Formats: sequence, C-alpha cells, structure tokens
Amino acid sequence: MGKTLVEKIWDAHVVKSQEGFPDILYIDTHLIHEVTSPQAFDGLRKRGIPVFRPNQTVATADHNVPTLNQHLPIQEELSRYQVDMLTKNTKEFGVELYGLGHPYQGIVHVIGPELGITQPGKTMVCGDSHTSTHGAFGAIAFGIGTSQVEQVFATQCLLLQKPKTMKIEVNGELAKGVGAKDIVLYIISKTTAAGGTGYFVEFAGSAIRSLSMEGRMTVCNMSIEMGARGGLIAPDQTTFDYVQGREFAPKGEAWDKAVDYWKTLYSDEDAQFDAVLQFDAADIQPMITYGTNPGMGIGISDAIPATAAQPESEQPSYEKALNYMGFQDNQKLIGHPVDYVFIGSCTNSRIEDLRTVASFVKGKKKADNVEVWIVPGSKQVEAQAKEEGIDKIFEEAGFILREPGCSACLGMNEDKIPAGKYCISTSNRNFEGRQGPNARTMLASPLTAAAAAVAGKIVDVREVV
Ligand SMILES: CC(C)[C@H](C(=O)O)[C@@H](O)C(=O)O
Ligand code: SF4
Repeated sequence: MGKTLVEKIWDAHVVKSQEGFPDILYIDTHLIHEVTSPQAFDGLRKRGIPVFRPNQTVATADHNVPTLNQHLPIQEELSRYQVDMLTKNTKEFGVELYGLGHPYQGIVHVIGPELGITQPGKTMVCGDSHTSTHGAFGAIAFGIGTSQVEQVFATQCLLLQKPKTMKIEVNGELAKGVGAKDIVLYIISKTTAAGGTGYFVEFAGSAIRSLSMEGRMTVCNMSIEMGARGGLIAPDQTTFDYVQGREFAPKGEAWDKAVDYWKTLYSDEDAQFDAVLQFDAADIQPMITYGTNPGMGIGISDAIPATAAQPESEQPSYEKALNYMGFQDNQKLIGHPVDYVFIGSCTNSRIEDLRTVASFVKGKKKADNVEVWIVPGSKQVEAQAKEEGIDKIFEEAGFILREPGCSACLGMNEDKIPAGKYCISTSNRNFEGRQGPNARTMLASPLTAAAAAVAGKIVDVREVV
C-alpha cells in the first residue's frame, strides 16, 4: 500500500519505533522565541546539559517586541524581561539569535521560510502553535509545549504517537477578490474549530495548487484553528522556485540532490487517509468572522446564523460570543463600522500581503473613523516594502507602517486594540480579549481589511476590485 506525504516524512525521521510505545522522532529544525523558551533553558541549566544541536536551533524575538521605535529600550517591563532573557539564554547556549535590530528579525513563522530554513521533507518544531505554517513547503511542522522544547534542546528528538491523517481537497477556480485566507476561513467555518482534532491535514486540489507559497502558508498557518496538529501541502515547482537561492537553502550539487528527493514527497495514489473532505472553490466568498473562535465565520454577504439553529448544548456559548461582539442573530455585517484595521501576523504579513493591500489602496485614503496598522512580518519584508515604494503608498493613504513583530495579533506587547472597539484583523485568532481586553476581532483577508480601511466599514471586496 502507498504512503501519505506525512507517512513518508515521518518514516524518514523515526529513530526508534517499538510496538506499544510512541516513536522517537528526529527533529531537523527547532525554532524558538522569547515566550516558550525560558523555562526550557532553565531546565537545561538545572541539569547541567547543553543544547545538543545548537546549529539546528534558530531564535528570534517577536511576541513581546514593540513595533514602533525598536531602536529604543522596550518600555513594557515584562516584555523587556522576556526579550532580554532570550538574548542571555541564546548567548549562553550558543544558539543563533535574530534579535531586535538584526536584519533577519521577524515573526518566527515568517523568517523561517524567507531565510530558506524551511524546506520540504523536514521535521520542524517550535514552542508555538502556528508552526503549522511551515507545512506549506511539504514539511512536518508543529507546535510543541515548553517541556518538549526542553526535550528537543537536550536530544533533538521527541517522543510522539504517529498522527492520524486527513486530506482536504479544494478544487476549481476562486472568484475575483477571494484568496487563500478566505479558503481557510471557509474550511474552518465548515469543519468548526474542532473538526480537525488529532489529525495532520494535507491540503490538495487545484485551488490549493494554484496558490503562491505565501497563500499556502496562510492556509497551513490556520490549519491548527480547526484543531489539527498541523497542515501541509506537497511541494512542487512553486515550492522549489520559492526556496531556491535563499540564504540557508542548499546550493550547487546539494540543491540538485535535494530537489530530486523533494520530488518524491507526495501522497501516493493508493495512500489511505483516515478522513477526506472535499470543497468547491466556486462556493467560497470573501469571508469574515462574527464570533469568538475562528470557526464562527460567514461569507461576507451572508447573515449571522441564529442562536436557535445551533446545537442546544452550544447555544449558551454561542449567545455569549454574539454578546461579546455586540452582534445579533441574523445580522448582516456589510456596512458595519470598523474602528481599527490590523494587517499583520504570521498569517498575513508577508510581502505578497503588503503588495495586495498597496495595489488596492494606491491613490485612495483611509476613512477618518479608522486607525490602520500595518505590521510587516519581518525586517526583510519591511525592507522589501520600502524598496518597492509600498511604504509611500501607505503613508499617502494614512496607514502606519510599523516595525516587525506579532503586534496586535495578541495583546502581549504594546499594541492593543481598546475595549469595545471593532478591529478587522488579518490574524488567525478572534478569541475574547486576544487583541486587548474586550477588543472585538473580526478575521478577514488582507484585501477585505484594506477595503474596510478605505470605506471605514465592512464591504464586499467583489464589488470594489
Ligand atoms: C505565545 C505562543 C505560545 C502562542 C502560540 O502558541 O500560538 C502565540 O503565538 C499565539 O498565537 O497564541
Ligand atoms: S503572529 Fe500571532 S499567531 Fe503568529 S506567532 Fe505571533 S502571536 Fe502567534
């Protein structure tokens, strides 16, 4: 019987497998950031052991960093402490750090791919749930907890049960104004935020194949928002073209050898998945969320589903979510005013996202009632945007181009959305308080966010592009 892509990569990394026990899986790349690494470093220190493979470990500061005046000392005390600890720990344990001020600094899931660290066939982990992003290259990439971070530091391995696999196929052509973010928000609205629990999801089908690497990263990034362990897409020419020539990509003969191997990384025709879902790209509208988990999404012209239509056991939490958001049953969101627009996060802060926004807003101005924050995913994205004059377009539109970091994706730094305010956000989570206490988040694509910034309210991008 053939193998799935996950099985092929998994089997190539098993150090030891024994009936009745978890597998010992070798980890090629360990990414770390300031939030989930301090206790793991402490653990090593207590045991008097080093980081086993420091050259396969890469650190960056992203969650706690300010996104204005990064050259100045960090104001928030806890944030400063976290970032200082990372500097100290990486120095002590000999791990490369792309910290504040470094030209490679950025959100961990943005810098891995852009530096060519993320490659097909690898196993990659990080103490961060959105590590699934790297699966877009045909890698097994997943988030781990702090105790596992310590395990990987110490051994470059993890003890793991082989995961179940799900295939999600999206076939057909996307309508104008509909992109990768809409695909994934649509999928999660159908599966619910728990529909992928326990699975590694392989995304396939013509609509997925036609996506750029940036788009594929957006989809895999949010695979965990349907509860999945991770998401991945078989590598193809689009993948190889993206990786080639990047800083840490193989070069010369090693490149040819790598591509020969990468071309074997796909699910065999007769591979068995534990579950298969199919969607039609033509059914997907620009999406927006109305609730407090990413599964609570609707097509932009649809109405918010009624509480009574929900399973009885879920009605109280559904009602609570609508109350939190200040929305009602059957309400339509088009025309609803917006206070903040946040374009950023590891879901949508890559150069392609910024280009999409810039080409839409060129020559337009933001509405007076909105504040617009654009936060590039990395120093390299920021530099590229400036090189292309995208920063000028934003400035003329009244948008602020900030410096790289997680920013208002989560209120762990200085960038918070004030209580009660509505924010259209290109990030991946709309949980209560996620962007600041009592802030109201509506997840959408960069294009829908840009259109809202100009109109000052929610609009259907199909009518304006
Ligand atoms: C802080 C970190 C552990 C967390 C995660 O794992 O995802 C964060 O990145 C998030 O998006 O909520
Ligand atoms: S940008 Fe948001 S989702 Fe991504 S790693 Fe940072 S906090 Fe997590």
